[in-house]
Amino acid sequence: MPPVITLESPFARQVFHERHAVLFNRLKDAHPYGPKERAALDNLLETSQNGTIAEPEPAFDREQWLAWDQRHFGTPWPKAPFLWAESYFYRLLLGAVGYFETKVDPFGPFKTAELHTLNEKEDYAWLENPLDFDAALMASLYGNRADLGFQLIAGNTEIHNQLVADDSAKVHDFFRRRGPVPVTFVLDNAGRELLSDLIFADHLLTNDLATDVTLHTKPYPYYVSDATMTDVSDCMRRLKDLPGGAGQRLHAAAADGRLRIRTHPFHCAPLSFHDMPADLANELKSGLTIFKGDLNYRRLVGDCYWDPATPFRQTVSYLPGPTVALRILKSEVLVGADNLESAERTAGTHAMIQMYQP
Ligand SMILES: O=P(O)(O)OC[C@H]1O[C@](O)(CO)[C@@H](O)[C@@H]1O
Repeated sequence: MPPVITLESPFARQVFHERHAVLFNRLKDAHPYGPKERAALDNLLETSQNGTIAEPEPAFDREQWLAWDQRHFGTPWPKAPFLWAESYFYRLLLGAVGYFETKVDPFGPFKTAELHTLNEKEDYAWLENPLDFDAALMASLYGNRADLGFQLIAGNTEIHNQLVADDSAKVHDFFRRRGPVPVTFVLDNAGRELLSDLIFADHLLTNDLATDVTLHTKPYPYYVSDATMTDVSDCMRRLKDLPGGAGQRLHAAAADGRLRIRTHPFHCAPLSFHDMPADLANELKSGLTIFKGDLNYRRLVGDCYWDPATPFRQTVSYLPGPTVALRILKSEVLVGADNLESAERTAGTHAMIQMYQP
């Protein structure tokens, strides 16, 4: 593996020093946190910028995190791998606000606001006519722009995303030749992104390209807007308000077992999918698995300074079955594409569709 991206990278440093500070102010505005939670958040912000990585507090997942340690506990935060550190940061954030006792999603108000500010008639008029395969695939890809964590810095600026790798024809061809097959989505963000993933899932089911669809969520709130099971329920309800009938069809698919929702503790692990346990790998080996978003991409190929010319298949050949990555670039890792400057890799202005078939 090439050198791992660490918190010494200027981009990762900006995430820890600027984005996290903005996020914590929003959390404090959105919730009636008392002195204990506020002090814990302040302490986490300060320590994660300059301090030493401490073991997690006694909690249901302490043993799990000790197993995922990889000898980072007791070392300085600024030297830690970006992926490991950012994942542990979000786990500590949940502890700081008492999530494991209250089960109140700290990011819930942002997710709810997003779902309720979208306008079903204006924003989703494109659903009034049936979608073709490419439109449904692209909706799922570009849904990844709608990431609340990313918007903390990028704002809501209109961005034109340029495809730097485009295996969409291969994906379409796979379905034409092999469909209908079981399809698994390893989801990324709730809200608009999840709505467009559900629209793609509905397209696959109604056009006999998928026998069934399984949605893998995060087991708990993570990376600001990552989808949990609760978010899937909320989005499924919201989808029923949108034109086109996907919400009603997916509800029926859930009722007859063609749409399933699953989670796995490893979806919150600070490690790449190279280390995924056998039971999860087993779930991803039949049909086609679609990994959504930037974080899943970092975990898929390894959060390293790859030579961008490295073929995608070389980085994911450990995977048990056909796989597609749909990603808006929001971090530095890049394979299977022409080189891009660091700023271009992190601005959310470029996108990729990559496919691997063993
Ligand atoms: O929601 P996505 O597409 O996974 O993007 C999350 C990305 O945002 C960041 O947290 C900050 O850019 C990245 O580290 C992470 O990969």
